[in-house]
Amino acid sequence: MAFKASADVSNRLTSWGNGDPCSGNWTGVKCVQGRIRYLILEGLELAGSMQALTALQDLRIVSLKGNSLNGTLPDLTNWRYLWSLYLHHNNFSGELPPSLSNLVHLWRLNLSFNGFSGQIPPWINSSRRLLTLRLENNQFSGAIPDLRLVNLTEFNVANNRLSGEIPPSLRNFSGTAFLGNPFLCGGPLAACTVIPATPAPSPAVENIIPATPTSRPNEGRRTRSRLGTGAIIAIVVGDAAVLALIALVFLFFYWKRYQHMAVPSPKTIDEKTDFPASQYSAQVPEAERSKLVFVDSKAVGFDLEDLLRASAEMLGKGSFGTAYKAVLEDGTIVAVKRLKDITISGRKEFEQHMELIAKFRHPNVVKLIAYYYAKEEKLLVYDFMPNGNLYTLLHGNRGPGRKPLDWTTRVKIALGAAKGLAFIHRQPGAQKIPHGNIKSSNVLLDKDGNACIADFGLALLMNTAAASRLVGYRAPEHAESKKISFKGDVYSFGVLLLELLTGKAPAQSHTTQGENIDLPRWVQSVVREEWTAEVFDIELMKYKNIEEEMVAMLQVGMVCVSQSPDDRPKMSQVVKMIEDIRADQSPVAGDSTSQSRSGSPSDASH
Ligand SMILES: Nc1ncnc2c1ncn2[C@@H]1O[C@H](COP(=O)(O)OP(=O)(O)OP(=O)(O)O)[C@@H](O)[C@H]1O
Repeated sequence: MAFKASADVSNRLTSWGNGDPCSGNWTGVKCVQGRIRYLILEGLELAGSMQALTALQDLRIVSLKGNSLNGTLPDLTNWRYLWSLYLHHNNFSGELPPSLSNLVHLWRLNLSFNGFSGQIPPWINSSRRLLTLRLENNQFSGAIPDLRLVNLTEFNVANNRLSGEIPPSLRNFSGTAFLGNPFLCGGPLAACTVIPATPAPSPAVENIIPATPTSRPNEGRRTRSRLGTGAIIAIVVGDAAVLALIALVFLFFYWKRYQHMAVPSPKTIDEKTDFPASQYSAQVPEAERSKLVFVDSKAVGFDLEDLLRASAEMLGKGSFGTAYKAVLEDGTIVAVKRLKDITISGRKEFEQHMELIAKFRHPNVVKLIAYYYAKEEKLLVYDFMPNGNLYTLLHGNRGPGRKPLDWTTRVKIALGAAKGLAFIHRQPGAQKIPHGNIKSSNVLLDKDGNACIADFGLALLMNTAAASRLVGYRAPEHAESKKISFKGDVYSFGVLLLELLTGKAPAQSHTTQGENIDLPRWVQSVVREEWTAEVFDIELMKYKNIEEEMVAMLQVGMVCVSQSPDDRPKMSQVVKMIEDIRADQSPVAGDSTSQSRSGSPSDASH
């Protein structure tokens, strides 16, 4: 009420004062458990000081943007739990108060378009979670400190009075982040030139000047030369014609042969579970049958015949063909993927590709054990993941009798999947391959409930029709193509995080189940309009004290689905962010433990 009395010059806060601020009736005030958490007072013509607001001690998000508040920033020590502070487009002035360094949980700080002055303080580094730091259009002067903020993805200090060399930690940001500071140099701007010392107030800074005043935004980005589209089409059409001819000849040959030798597998489970055994043994010439190539030397305990004799169960049909669970006679269980419609047709190319994929060994990546190549049949043999996939865990059987996926398990899955993908992205040089097909049905759980990334390396074999099935996870820049990229993977991973948090499945043209929504857009709209926990999966509401972690995870998901690829973090940063959310990974009140997921039912209590 003190703030209203001093700042509400245009009478926009008339709802304030009627009973309890947490009643839901006070403009811009949202509470959690009876404490004011969110204060969203944007564009309300508020003026004067914000001092009175600093008495509130449980704030998480404060947005006062687009007002006429002025004066220096008050002591913000009480806002130590704050996640986001938006004060842009006001009339604040003066230096940043040291109390800002207490905001160690801060994710986003936007002070742009004010009249702040003085140096950008180096203690901004104490807000080490910062994703956003917007200081543009102020009057900051002096050198930019060496900011060591590993998560920083949105940064702007344009149009200030900054000078000196851009520190190495910030040189990856584009030139537009630094424009309008005539004495700033290095990194994406013009190179610095050291001139002889003059009696300037701060020689270390003043003596370094830009060689030329022009900036070179985005320098350093390279485009790779590729085959022209025409050439690719010509190659594909030519190959397809030859293949079609060969296929016709073989089809005729095998059809005749099939009539004489249908070899039923003694243990094939039923008609629906047509694991390669029957068709496959009929199609593959004797000479080729033994050529199961093992890429995992430890697994060489069976051969193609064993696989054909295995009892089999269809797991599902995906973009690349059908997956089966195969139980060999010695009890070994493997997953077999029978590929169809793939773009690689040559044996050599296929083998090289598989050998490359096989090198990617990590506890959070599903292990390729072996592959089989014949003209008419391509099989991939993987470690079998007994605890299903994330899609089914999240969306399967939402009705009565469903075992809820508790928060600790969700965090564990998010972290495991992030680590697997970060490993894939970390590979050096020629081995660098994006995943290209990150989605919840490709996150599988091993016997200990660890998340493993499946289908790595297969996106490169995918034809355009298959690619179009990934629509809900596809980054906007790849919406119309089957192109894949590392930043595209980060976007898909962000959608997966939003899926984990909301319990909603993103749009997928091949599924008729559930709602077909653009998940990032939906989350954006709810979060913008409500600033509340309404976005989260109803199943998560029963767990106590996890709201902060959920919001922190939401922030990670949101930054991953940034429209611009440059604003998305690297997967290694995403791993770090998720680790920061829950350092100890211990169960929270009401959680079932991760072990009990595969055993006893959840003991989640309300
Ligand atoms: N290694 C594995 N262990 C256990 N189950 C698996 C394994 N690989 C795939 N599956 C299961 O088989 C089913 C089909 O998987 P598949 O990867 O072929 O299709 P998808 O994931 O639905 O789509 P896409 O092919 O586009 O990735 C899924 O239910 C998946 O969980």
